Amino acid sequence: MRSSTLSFTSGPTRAPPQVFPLSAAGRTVSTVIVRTFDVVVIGAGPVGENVADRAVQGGLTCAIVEAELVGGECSYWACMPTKALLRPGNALAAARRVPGAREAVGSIDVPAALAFREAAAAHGDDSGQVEWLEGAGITLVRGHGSLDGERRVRVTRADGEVETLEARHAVALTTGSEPVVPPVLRGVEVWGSREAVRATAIPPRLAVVGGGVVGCELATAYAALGSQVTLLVRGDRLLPSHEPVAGELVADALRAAGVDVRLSTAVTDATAGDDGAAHLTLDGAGSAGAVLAVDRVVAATGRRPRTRDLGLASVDLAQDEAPQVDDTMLVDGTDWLYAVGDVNGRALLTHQGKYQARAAGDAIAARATGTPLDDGPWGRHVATADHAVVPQVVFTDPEVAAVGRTAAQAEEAGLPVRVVDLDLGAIAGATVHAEGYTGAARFVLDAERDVVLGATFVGQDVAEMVHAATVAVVGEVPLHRLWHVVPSYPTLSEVWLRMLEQVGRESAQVRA
Ligand SMILES: Cc1cc2nc3c(=O)[nH]c(=O)nc-3n(C[C@H](O)[C@H](O)[C@H](O)COP(=O)(O)OP(=O)(O)OC[C@H]3O[C@@H](n4cnc5c(N)ncnc54)[C@H](O)[C@@H]3O)c2cc1C
Ligand SMILES: NC(=O)c1ccc[n+]([C@@H]2O[C@H](COP(=O)([O-])OP(=O)(O)OC[C@H]3O[C@@H](n4cnc5c(N)ncnc54)[C@H](O)[C@@H]3O)[C@@H](O)[C@H]2O)c1
Repeated sequence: MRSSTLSFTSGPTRAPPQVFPLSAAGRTVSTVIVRTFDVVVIGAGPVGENVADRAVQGGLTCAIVEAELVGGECSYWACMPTKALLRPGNALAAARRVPGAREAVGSIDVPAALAFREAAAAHGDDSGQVEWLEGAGITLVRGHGSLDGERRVRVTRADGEVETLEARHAVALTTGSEPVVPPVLRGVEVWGSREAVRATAIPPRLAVVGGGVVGCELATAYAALGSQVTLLVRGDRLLPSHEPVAGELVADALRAAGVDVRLSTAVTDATAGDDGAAHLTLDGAGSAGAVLAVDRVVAATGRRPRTRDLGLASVDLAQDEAPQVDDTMLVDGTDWLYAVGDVNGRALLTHQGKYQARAAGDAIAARATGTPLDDGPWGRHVATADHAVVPQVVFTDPEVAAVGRTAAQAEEAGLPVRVVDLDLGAIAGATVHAEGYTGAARFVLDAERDVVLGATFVGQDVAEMVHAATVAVVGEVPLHRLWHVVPSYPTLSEVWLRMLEQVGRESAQVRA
């Protein structure tokens, strides 16, 4: 096989060059195309799409390389399908908490629920997102991308054809993350998040290993869909990165829903039984040496950056680590390489990755056009909120909606902390929202500056409450001004008023 090189430079019209398969002596040979763009983005998940869009809006040409589906993990195997998988069970449970509605509802319809999940994942069809890319003026290049030295990206297409893309200004890595499967589980067939989220049948007995967000959401969903779920958690609580009350209330609810939640329990061995079941040997509270037989095991044990086969060594970067970046997402030691979204490990959330993407795409355009950067804290070209104001909703039942620092994180940062804990179930709005509403709120306040550092809400339908809290934390709205932010009656948001009443009106700013 011989290869030839054709060189193109994408002009202002952004017309894609033609690809010419060459033949020699009647044989088709591989063709190496070189095209040049201002920016090349590797990975067309939500983050890559946004980097590309901002770069194009900043007047640059941009190619985006995608090995699988445009839209990424979030659209087809993560955020959207999981939320759809959870929604029927959560909606049904909510209806059952309201007299009058309770009597009207039946049980879950699994085929309909799975069909709803498939629709949320667009049935694995990315044509809608491809159309969006085209409309946004972004050139899609299908294939596996890897760095091939400075500002060069080698794309290997499914048919083996290789193309080189050159970037005049920047390359952005937006390749996301992948699940980590602990070696101890290798003896059995394991579902990662992809398989669990897009399953076509509900296993009668399911073990979920890991008590983080993925583990708690999948345990909630599968319990509602009819599995006998055992949640195996190495640590002593669920959702360890959140306030303790979040894990406590979610564990209570999972147990009430029939999930066997085993805290401080490790899997020490996993073997495939003759009966087709997976046999997990457990070590921990009350189950040392016990063997659990299940039909399926889910590894919900964290994620690592998707950096393998990305050619990082060609630019002297470590292969298996998240590239270190500054607040514009520029990789340390370079002036052309960016790492944005899950791949940089800063905050593994779609909304936060897209926020980083807006900053990075605008920074790439500014640097390319010689526009001064606005890169001080909270400037246009930086992702300042990543450091201490990341919002997240865990779509369990009860939901967990949290933003900013937990009390422990604030204390660790040396801040003067005042904590206000409240019973969300005692708010008037909660009493009519659901019979026996169970929930909690925690506000973490800066006792000297009288601002909110963090807030956590746990309860049914608290998801939308996180945004008001995010505004308060990012805006550093003083408590004396929050007294004028009047929550509507009777809503769950009245918990803000209860917090203010507990703190009292005599805040430092009022006195000053
Ligand atoms: C089960 C689950 C549920 C989740 N739910 C939520 C949620 O509700 N809310 C939330 O905010 N976050 C959620 N997340 C996290 C969210 O999915 C990620 O934060 C988000 O997808 C990250 O976006 P990204 O663009 O960085 O990466 P991805 O979405 O992973 O996209 C990366 C893209 O790059 C492509 N790619 C990778 N390597 C290459 C290569 N070498 N060449 C070409 N293309 C490549 C991939 O095919 C993919 O399309 C969830 C995660 C999981 C696992
Ligand atoms: N609703 C949402 O926003 C949402 C939903 C799902 C995922 N996500 C994001 O995806 C990311 C990944 O989630 P995740 O739950 O996989 O990771 P995670 O890091 O949140 O939780 C993984 C858990 O598994 C445990 N664990 C690790 N190795 C283990 C082992 N060998 N045995 C037993 N337990 C082990 C860890 O102690 C940890 O508690 C998170 O950062 C999360 O933000 C977000």
